[in-house]
Amino acid sequence: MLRQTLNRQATASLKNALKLAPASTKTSALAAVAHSLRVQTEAIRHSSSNSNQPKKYRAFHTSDVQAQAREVPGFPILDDPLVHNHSIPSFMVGTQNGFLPRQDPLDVLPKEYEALEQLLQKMPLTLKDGSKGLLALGQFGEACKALPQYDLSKVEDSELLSALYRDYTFVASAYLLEPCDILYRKSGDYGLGRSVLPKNIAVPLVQVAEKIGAKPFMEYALSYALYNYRRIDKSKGLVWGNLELIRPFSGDPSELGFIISHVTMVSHSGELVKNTMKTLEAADKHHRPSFNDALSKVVSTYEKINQEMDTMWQRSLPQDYLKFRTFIMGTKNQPMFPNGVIYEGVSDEPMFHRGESGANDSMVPMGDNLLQLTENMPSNPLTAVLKDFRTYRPHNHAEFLQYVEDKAKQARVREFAEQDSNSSAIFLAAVDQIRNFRNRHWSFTKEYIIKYTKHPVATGGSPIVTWLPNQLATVLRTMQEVGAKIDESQLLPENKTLVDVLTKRADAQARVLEREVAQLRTEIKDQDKV
Ligand code: HEM
Repeated sequence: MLRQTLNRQATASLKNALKLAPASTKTSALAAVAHSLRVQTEAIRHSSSNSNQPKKYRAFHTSDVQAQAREVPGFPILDDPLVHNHSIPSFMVGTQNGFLPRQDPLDVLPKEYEALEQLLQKMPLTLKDGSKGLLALGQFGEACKALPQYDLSKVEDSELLSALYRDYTFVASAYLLEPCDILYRKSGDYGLGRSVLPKNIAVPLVQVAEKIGAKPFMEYALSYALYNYRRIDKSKGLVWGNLELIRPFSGDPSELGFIISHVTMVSHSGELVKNTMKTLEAADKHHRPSFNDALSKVVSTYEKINQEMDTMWQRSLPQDYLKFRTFIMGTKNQPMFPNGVIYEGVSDEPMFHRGESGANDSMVPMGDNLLQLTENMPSNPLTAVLKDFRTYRPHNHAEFLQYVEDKAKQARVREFAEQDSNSSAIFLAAVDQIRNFRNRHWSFTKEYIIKYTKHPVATGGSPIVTWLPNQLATVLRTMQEVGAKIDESQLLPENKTLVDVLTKRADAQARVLEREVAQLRTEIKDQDKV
């Protein structure tokens, strides 16, 4: 019965998707839609065949489109984001939208959900007019009691589902973490969060999460960062100055700067996706000139992204970060939720979820996979956390990352680069961009967090001192390994200088990092707890 319903839903979904696609839609876009739905089918089949396993929430809502889906070479990505299509998931990887949603996020809920919209409008610590909102007054939990329990079982519009998911995750996090924020503002301690999510929040949240195939907790892409921006001037781009937040927790300008900096960085991800695909294809075909060209473009795109990241220092001030961070904490490996959270009306078993974190962005994981850094990570519990983070993202992103990982292994991207000294230099430059990102990021963590608190874990539940260096150290080690194999006599003059500068810097940074981590471990407890 369930299978039949799902079949009907999925067939309708695909038909709708194809019907709504403009006549000019490229076959790759249609193939991407079909592919995504087909993968969802497989996941549903798998989950229903394991029916003995307790299920907290279902993974997907569409089903059997096997017959309609065509085999396509590689991983189909959208060339056309199909902005008018409201049947397929909001997040699908594309060469234009990259890892951003296919259409700008829905910013105001329809009238039917007025009570939810109003609650969220009144929620932030500081409201738009400068007055105190419900969270500042410590009245948010009480105000949630008046929220009706909406039935979302009939909602199918993907844009509305995404907005509802974002909004319920905001309500849930504000509700669970309100006591921690109050205590933190008074004493610098987080204390304990609320351990039961009431059913008028829990039930619709789980309904909508199931429908979009997400975990029922705030996520980086699906809610806090990448589904939370509004263009001020619709005709202008996704650039700083033209973007505002849909849902703030604090209303502080630094919160805006923090979130929007992620969006402006990810606005370059379409180019990154395109050149990643070209690099994989060139390695597969052993076509050296195309490989060098595509990988060089990967490097220059990461350069733009890293430059954008560097503006964080001005847009979001280090001394402000902890004022709004409390609300993005998770319930997994987080002292405020030692027993997880019970979702009333859903399950008597407590749930544990990682909090919102940039670790769920897909740009760096894509680079890790393309450059085969993921497989060079040490086999330890910290790397297991990295892999766990990769499950906290839109399905299509997760599938794409898996594709890039598998394809890079199969095409032996690193080995192909290392067969030629100048390709190797470009490969080194690409790894150096990942180093640049992770190194700045480690500086952010020291300057925005560690300087102000001894709290042992980050929002995503990773140990604050040891986790980021686990990956940064791998990147530095990889650079040392790749650099050591390069035959300098074969290098073009410009590459000679490049390789020299990059390898020496990697050596020096590896030494500094080791010293820093050893020192910080003595200052902050529980750094081996994951
Ligand atoms: C003030 C700025 C930032 C701070 C303080 C910060 C802090 C952190 C922390 C503490 C983690 C550890 C994971 C966890 O949450 O448990 C993390 C992970 C991560 N964040 Fe950020 N973050 C910042 C900005 C950004 C930006 C702008 C991006 C861009 C997309 C980003 C992307 C990432 C990535 C990719 C990871 C995983 C790192 C890895 O794989 O080694 N972060 N962040």
